Amino acid sequence: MRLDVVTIFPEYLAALDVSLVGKAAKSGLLDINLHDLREWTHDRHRTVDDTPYGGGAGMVMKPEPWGEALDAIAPPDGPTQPRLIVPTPAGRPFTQELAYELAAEPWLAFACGRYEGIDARVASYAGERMRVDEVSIGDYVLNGGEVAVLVMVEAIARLLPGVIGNPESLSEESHSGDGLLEYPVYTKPPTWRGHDVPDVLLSGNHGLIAEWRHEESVRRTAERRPDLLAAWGDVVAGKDDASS
Ligand SMILES: CN1CCC[C@H](Cn2ccc3ccc(-c4n[nH]c(N)c4C#N)cc32)C1
Repeated sequence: MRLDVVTIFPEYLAALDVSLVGKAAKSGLLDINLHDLREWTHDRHRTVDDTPYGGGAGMVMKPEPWGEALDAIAPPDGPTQPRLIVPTPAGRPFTQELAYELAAEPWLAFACGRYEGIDARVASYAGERMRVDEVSIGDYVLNGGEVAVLVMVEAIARLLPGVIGNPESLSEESHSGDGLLEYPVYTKPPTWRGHDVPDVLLSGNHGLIAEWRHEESVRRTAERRPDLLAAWGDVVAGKDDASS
């Protein structure tokens, strides 16, 4: 998978060189290209923003540098185009389902906005030749798109074959597989500062262990994410999409 990230803070994305994503890049599973938007400015101050039409607080990112950046990264006459992901608090929710969908793409480009956002015409222009998704990583406001790109790239990259050591773990984790939150995990020592590992986990009885883990997943989901439990109940009761 090819990944292109355009930002005015390329150093923010240095974390992509670390850990699993970094290893995936070094192994060739990921081809990560960081681009400084200011490469496509032509004034002495390397200006990327201007005042908003219609008034209002803050500044808006100018369309010209973005248009030149997209044309340089994904030439309009090129054989293929990327899927462009634009982080924004006004976007569709980034979910595990969307992460799996994006992990199947051969080429993703991420546009990191700053200030009050990117001139809306940039997404319209890009949409003339590539799929554009405006996506939000959660219901809170950040100062720019870089953190969101780090979140999305990690969530996507770990789904790629060969990136994580044990692909089986993907099916048991929260927001995947059965739709429940994952059960609590423990390791040695069996007793630590007066806190013991649940006896069932030391029993060696795999049937009881599986039952306990499922019960813990249901308990946690009911406590923390009752919305997921309702959806899970519908699926278990066979009321999922197939029947609707
Ligand atoms: C006060 N204004 C309001 C509009 C956004 C301004 C900052 N900003 C500029 C570009 C940009 C990109 C993403 C996000 C963002 N915030 N929260 C999320 N879940 C995001 C995601 N994905 C935020 C951003 C701040």
